[in-house]
Amino acid sequence: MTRPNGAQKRSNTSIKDQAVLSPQEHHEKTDYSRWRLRDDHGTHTWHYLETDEEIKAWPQTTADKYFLGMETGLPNLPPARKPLESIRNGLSFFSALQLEPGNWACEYGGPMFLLPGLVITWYVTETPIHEAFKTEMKNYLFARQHPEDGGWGLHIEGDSSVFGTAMNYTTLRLLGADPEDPRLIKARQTLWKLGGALNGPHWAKFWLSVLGVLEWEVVNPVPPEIWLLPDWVPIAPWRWWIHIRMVFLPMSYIYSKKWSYPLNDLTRQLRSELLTQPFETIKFDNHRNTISPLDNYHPKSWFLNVINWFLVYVWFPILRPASLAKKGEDWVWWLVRAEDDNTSFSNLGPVNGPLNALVCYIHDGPSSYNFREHLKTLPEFLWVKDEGMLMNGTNGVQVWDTAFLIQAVHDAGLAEDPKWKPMLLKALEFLEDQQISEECRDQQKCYRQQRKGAWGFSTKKQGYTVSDCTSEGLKAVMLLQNLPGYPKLVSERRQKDAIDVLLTMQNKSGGCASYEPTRGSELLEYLNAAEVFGRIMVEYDYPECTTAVVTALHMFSKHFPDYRKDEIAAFKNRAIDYIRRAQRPDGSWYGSWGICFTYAGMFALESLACVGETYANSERVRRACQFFLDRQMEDGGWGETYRSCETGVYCQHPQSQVVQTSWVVIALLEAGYPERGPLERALRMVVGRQQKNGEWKQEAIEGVFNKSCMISYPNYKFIFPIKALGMFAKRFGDVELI
Ligand SMILES: CC(C)=CCC[C@@H](C)[C@H]1CC[C@@]2(C)C3=C(CC[C@]12C)[C@@]1(C)CC[C@H](O)C(C)(C)[C@@H]1CC3
Repeated sequence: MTRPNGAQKRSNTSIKDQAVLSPQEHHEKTDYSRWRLRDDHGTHTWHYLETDEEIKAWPQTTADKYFLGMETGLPNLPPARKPLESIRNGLSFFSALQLEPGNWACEYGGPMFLLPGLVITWYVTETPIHEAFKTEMKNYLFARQHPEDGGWGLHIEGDSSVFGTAMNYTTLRLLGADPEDPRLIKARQTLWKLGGALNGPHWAKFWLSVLGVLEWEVVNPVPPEIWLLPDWVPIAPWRWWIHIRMVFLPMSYIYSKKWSYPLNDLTRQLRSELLTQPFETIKFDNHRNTISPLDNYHPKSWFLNVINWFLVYVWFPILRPASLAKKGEDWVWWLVRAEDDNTSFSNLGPVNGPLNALVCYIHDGPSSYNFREHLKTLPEFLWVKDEGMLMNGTNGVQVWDTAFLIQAVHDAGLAEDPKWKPMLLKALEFLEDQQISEECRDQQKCYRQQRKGAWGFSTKKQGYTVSDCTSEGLKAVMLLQNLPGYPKLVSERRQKDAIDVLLTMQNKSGGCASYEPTRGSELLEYLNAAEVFGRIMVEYDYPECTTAVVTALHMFSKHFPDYRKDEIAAFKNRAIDYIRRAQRPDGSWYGSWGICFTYAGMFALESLACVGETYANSERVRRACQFFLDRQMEDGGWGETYRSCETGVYCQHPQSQVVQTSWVVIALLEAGYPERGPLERALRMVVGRQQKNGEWKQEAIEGVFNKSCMISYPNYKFIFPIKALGMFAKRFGDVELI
């Protein structure tokens, strides 16, 4: 697996100069004992150490080794028979993964369309890539190539698609893979069978046009002038879901400029590798709407097709005044800069990060301050694991996983145990450090939600409030700070600031969305141009987010009964009503951020429990429990595949899953389900899967977004079994399970 020390040389040459490497190179691995994760106030970056002095000065930690899939040396523990023994073993392993600032981290992979955007951005801006990064990125892409057909899907478990295959093939080539490598030949064959890059979705066509491999005529329009629409217009972009508007913002600038990288030998070759007919014979505007059925999860509406037709054949060539184009571009540029400033160049996510970087490059040039700052923050999305280097779905999971771990240990009744107190104290210090303390620059002008007092999903630096991240962060803080022996690090005022933010987040329906309350009609889905995702245009109500907010308000009002009392009570009532309405006739709830019914059911039943609605007194809760009981598997576990998210119908996984089983156990315990039997059988399976050193191994992917794309939450396999076992022991005692 490793190369001799020092054999990996640093390279500062542009990736352009190394387009073709020898076939042997493809099997290279870096020396894994040289990788280190730095965590600076939650900001993660991976480093490859060059010299022996560096290695001595910066030893590899247990967490580094675990992330890299190396032997951690953590000891075998006495076998667990009872819930609390299993929790202790789990915590003894998981506590060794806590990082210096107090947070947990992990790979946050799954989506297979992120790394291509970054590598294309680096390539077209002629940014040198560290040799070790290149090697491991190639390794990851090869490791995730589907063995049967050589392609890639939208996400790691998804079937091969044009988006996945064209983008990752291109990425491998930009990173120096040889087109005659048998794995690339196989990928090409699959891509051609699927119709080649012309059958890709909008975002594939966009990136390949930036790279200069396709012509801009193949890209459906993204006019910057849409940002000039007055706010009252029902389709104005400030109403869109924030991820879509922050992606279409920089995209519109680049589209308007029709900026492309000049053709070179490699991109010329890519034209023949990615296309099924000679480039010169293609009439690109005829292919704006061609798309393989495998990519077409959400077909474009006829309405959008008409608008696109008008934009392509009338607006852009005939009507568009140059002054309006300029005004649109200028305003978009202003908004891009505001986003960069408000996130210290971290940006909202892994798609708009590279796009904003490219906008700064185009607008300000390669040596500009803005572009250079982007180059510093882009690596914060990267992660190294045993399979190689990937791009995470966010710049980390810091606040989210840390808040959940605190709650799990608390719910297991172990927060005052001297053994775990130092760990929890550090976790609390981390959350204190990560609470957002100021509003954005030009908050109104850039349509940002109130955020002072909030927590985000990853870091304070990224700076976006999320309804449930603020809630889970606040709950974790309140749980610890109200125990004897924990300092009050987050003051009363700051807890109230968090509540003030939460109180801005409710929709008219009573439910809560993710980053902002819903600002536009669901009809905006008729303008969904991305093809590969569903439900992306506006915010929706989510049982998960709503529950987090309700339970945070509930806990807060126990400690501060007078603060905004009536508003909190009204908020709670309306939210619980929404949860009740969102239940399906079969007793389940559809989950949008975890797979799928098992995830949402856990939250919804927690909501109902917090207003005293349980198995004993509610037909609704009994129906929800029955839904789960009907699906318990032979071995006592539950298992649901990601197809549930795509189809909206519960899809049975052939294997039970530790994480989903824990979710259901938590759900049934929240519901006050009276019988011990099904819970015991479930937890027996969970404890049976625990390894001798206390860890649980990775199973199927846990998370989802936009209905079609899955994403990994590797720490869930620690957090949720601990919580489920702890809640069970509290209720039924620390009984022998095995
Ligand atoms: C289509 C685009 C722009 C893709 C980039 C990926 C992002 C959209 C995804 C990656 C991680 C992601 C699923 C996330 C969320 C939203 C969408 C994200 C950011 C949120 C914050 C929504 C609310 C959820 O309850 C929860 C907090 C779990 C997630 C966390 C990750």
